[in-house]
Amino acid sequence: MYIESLRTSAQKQGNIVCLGLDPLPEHFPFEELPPAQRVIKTFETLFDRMITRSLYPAAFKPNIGYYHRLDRPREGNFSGSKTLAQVLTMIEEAFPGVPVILDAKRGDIASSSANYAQEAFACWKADAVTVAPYMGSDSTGPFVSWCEKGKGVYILNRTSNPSGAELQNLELRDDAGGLAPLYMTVARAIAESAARFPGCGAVVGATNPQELGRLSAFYASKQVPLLIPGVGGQGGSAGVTVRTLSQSGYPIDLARINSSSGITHPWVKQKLAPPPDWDRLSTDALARLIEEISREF
Ligand SMILES: O=c1ccn([C@@H]2O[C@H](COP(=O)(O)O)[C@@H](O)[C@H]2O)c(=O)[nH]1
Repeated sequence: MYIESLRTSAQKQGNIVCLGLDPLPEHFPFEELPPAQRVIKTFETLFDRMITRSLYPAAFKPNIGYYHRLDRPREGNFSGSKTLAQVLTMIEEAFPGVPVILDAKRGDIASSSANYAQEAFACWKADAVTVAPYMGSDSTGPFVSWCEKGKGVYILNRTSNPSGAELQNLELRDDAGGLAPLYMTVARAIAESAARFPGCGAVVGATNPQELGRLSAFYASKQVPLLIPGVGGQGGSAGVTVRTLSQSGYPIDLARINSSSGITHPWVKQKLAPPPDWDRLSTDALARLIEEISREF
């Protein structure tokens, strides 16, 4: 079951880091290679260095858009899709048993959602996928039912982006006549799905620690996996995130704290080209994140 694979991998690796793999080949080393090969060579080298330095994250999260944008299907070029396939195989071989979350943020009418679920689980063989909640339960249902087959589904709950509050924090009247933000209504729906389908989880950003605290307290006794993006590049703090989870009594081993660009290409934020020791920079950033999280773990 997905929940078990989260527990096992957290225990084995001793951390709850999720390494995001969102390639920007134009900012990657190996510039003599075509973009797709540059991605493969960069991640191959990174994985090698990670193993040499015993840096083992407890999940990986490729975002599908970064790969598909390298395809030129009308020209018969599927190099982005092939790259994603190869990266998934590389993870499986180098880090066996570590869950892979495909960040695809799907969600449609039921019959179309069923096809998108096939895309994530049957085509890409991902362990988990991200899904948007706003078309309702018949839209998330075809994904969530895959939890019975051992897959995981993370439903967007309170996202990390600056505009996330525009809709997600709209106040609704609750059953008791008080006001509560929409993300709490979504949280209740996620908890209901998780009670029937263990492996159904929530995406909650690290950029709003108070809201993360409220949600992790709500989920604390409900066995709802949390995927927490927004540390590093977006300004969230890994240390604050782990402390927030601990203080709310949330079972830490079910959480995954994601960092993508802050690990795989930290030089881009400073508008720099990849330096000659890019692999040391990347693995240092990963080592710091693992350290920061393990200290509080
Ligand atoms: O609320 C959300 C949901 C998903 N994401 C995704 O996570 C990574 C974050 O990348 P960084 O480079 O670490 O900022 C990216 O794939 C987003 O699409 C998110 O950031 N926030």
